Amino acid sequence: MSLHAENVSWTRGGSLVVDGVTLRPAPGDTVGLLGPNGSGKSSLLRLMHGIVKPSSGAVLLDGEELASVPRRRVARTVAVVGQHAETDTDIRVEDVVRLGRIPHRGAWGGDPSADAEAVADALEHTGLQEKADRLWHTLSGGERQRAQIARALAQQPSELLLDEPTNHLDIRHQLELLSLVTRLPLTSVVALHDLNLAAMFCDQLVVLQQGAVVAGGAPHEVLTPELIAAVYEVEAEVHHDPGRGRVVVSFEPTAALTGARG
Ligand SMILES: Nc1ncnc2c1ncn2[C@@H]1O[C@H](COP(=O)(O)OP(=O)(O)OP(=O)(O)O)[C@@H](O)[C@H]1O
Repeated sequence: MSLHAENVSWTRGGSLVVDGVTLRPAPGDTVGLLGPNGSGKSSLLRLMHGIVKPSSGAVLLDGEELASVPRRRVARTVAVVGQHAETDTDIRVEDVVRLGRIPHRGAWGGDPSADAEAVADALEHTGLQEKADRLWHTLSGGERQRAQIARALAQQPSELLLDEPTNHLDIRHQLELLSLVTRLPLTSVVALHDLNLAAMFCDQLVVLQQGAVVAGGAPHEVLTPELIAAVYEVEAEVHHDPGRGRVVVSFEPTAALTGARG
């Protein structure tokens, strides 16, 4: 299975939100989508899920234009974890996770044992077994986020799109969640703000600025002080940690950012 964006652009309110982006994740890779607020990460993920249609270019699922693929097939193949894990109805965690099985139901219902197994596996992978009976409104922000990940896993997709999946999680759960995503036999595209998490867990990085790709490649190729200064307008030091085989980024608040007078 493959989910590719081919020279995709998306215009909204007269401005180019996504500008000619090509993204072809290799099967099994975790691709980090970086870029400052408003650079188009969520919009690109929405295009890749087919929630919005490109103004030009195409998103291809196994070479077929996404818009012409039946939604049920898209839903069996592509799972999404959005930024805002909210639901109005107060349902149990296990029922939230079971929603991931809907695309697998045929006209005569699903396979109850396959459904039960997928739900149990998803709860276990996300460490939510003990909370399976809890009501949604009683969950913390991080637990809700993990429940959304569990729902996506229960879907048993081959492609996973995640929009800042760690934004409500404490550091342990951030590390656990991204380790899980990278371990799964899935192709994942994950929008992230934390450059060190991106360096730690992603095989490839793509950096967006004003909707366009300004850098792409392995983390050590992409995360340079020059790129970080150009895109995020901050000073950063980038150290190569040969022991861990990755780069580590550190920041200093500069006078220009803090408003301090020299
Ligand atoms: N439906 C829409 N209508 C008009 N403008 C939009 C729409 N969706 C997104 N935009 C604009 O497109 C730009 C990119 O937004 P997007 O949410 O994709 O960025 P992002 O990189 O995910 O940002 P963040 O890091 O803050 O989540 C923003 O300026 C946003 O206001």
